[in-house]
Amino acid sequence: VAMAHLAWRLAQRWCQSSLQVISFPVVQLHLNRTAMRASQKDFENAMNQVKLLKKDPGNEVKLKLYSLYKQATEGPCNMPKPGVFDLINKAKWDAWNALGSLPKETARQNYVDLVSSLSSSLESSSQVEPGTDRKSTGYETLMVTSEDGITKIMLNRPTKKNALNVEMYHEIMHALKAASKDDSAITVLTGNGDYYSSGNDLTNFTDIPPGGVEEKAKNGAILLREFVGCFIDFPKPLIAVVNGPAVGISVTLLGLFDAVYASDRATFHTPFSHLGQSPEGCSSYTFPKIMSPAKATEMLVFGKKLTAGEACAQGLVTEVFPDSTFQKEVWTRLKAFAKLPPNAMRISKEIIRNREKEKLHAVNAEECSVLQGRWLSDECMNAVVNFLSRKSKL
Ligand SMILES: CCCC/C=C/CC(=O)SCCNC(=O)CCNC(=O)[C@H](O)C(C)(C)COP(=O)(O)OP(=O)(O)OC[C@H]1O[C@@H](n2cnc3c(N)ncnc32)[C@H](O)[C@@H]1OP(=O)(O)O
Repeated sequence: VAMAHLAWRLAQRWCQSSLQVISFPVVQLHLNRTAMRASQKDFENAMNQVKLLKKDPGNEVKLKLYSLYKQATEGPCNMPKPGVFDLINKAKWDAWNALGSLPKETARQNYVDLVSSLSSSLESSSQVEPGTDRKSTGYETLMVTSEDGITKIMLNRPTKKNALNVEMYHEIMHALKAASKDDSAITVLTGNGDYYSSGNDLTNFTDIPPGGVEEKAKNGAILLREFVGCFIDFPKPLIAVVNGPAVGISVTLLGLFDAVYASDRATFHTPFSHLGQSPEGCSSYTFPKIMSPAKATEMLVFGKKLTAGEACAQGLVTEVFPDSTFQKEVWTRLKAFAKLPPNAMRISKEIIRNREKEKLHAVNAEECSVLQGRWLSDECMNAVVNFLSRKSKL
């Protein structure tokens, strides 16, 4: 028995050491290959992986990724140097230019390595809210699902408090157009994370096109008019599920929803004067009608922040729920609404909305035109610079 045991242990040790000898060079060979050259496929995979990162890796890393991407795809920096006041483009130019004549292949490899290190250190967005099939949405800034007769459009930039960047404006318009044609009975807008939305992404102001700030303001007004127009024209019952604080345009738009349900954690803030701006989302018309001109002035002109209870008392919010039971209670109610005959709901909404539609479009056009001017004002520019420098974005 002892001899057999010894033979067995020797055989085990031989196997282990042989495996080490055999496997080591194989792994080493593999590592050498990948360390030498990342394929175009690896590069594309890395680019896709970047889009899935849920946590923002920070400006420094983003600049590094940008510069390596440009170097890998275009070679050494070939852009004219941006002006000193074009801060964002200047930072990008500096980062790219600093790579000098680094070969494209090396830049590609460095990009792949950097993304790989980020993916392992940062949580990836494959861990999205349970029950959501991300692949089926195809959106970068939203999660859109459709079940139980409800299309849910969820703002999905929780690390930025669901601030609306330009891409998100476009994606919301796209999602609303799709929802207006799908077979759901009602559509819901809500936010992922602790905020409903912090309003317009103030970094939208930093990406200045070649035509300068005037062109930027003009494009902003065109985008805003089209965006708000989608809410005015939306044909089905549109419900806001306000899961947390709401700021700016995410508040003003509520006047165009058919019902607004809020958690008691939600607040409603339109700090337009503080930002040197003026009301949008048709709020200059809807708010005085909903809550009286004086109450609307307190919010839209003096920037008074309302609690959910106050917003409900003033008619902006339909009903408030305790945060602990908010999701359960609201979705139970919405599922019941969604079982009602969809055509009847659509026609009833049409009757209510049609009387106001022309007026709302006119108000929208006027608000956008006034805002276009405001965006060029010193008051607005100073407020945006203050926010961005507080957050070290400049
Ligand atoms: C083209 C159409 C234009 C339509 C115009 C609409 C007008 C408006 O909507 S005006 C309202 C604009 N919004 C604001 O003024 C809100 C600005 N944000 C804040 O005051 C605060 O961030 C907050 C009170 C919402 C939250 O403060 P808190 O201390 O809890 O969190 P932060 O650390 O500040 O935020 C986390 C993260 O998110 C970024 N962020 C939040 N809101 C915005 C925003 N509106 N624009 C850009 N970025 C935003 C913030 O910078 C932080 O990012 P980092 O982690 O990278 O620092």
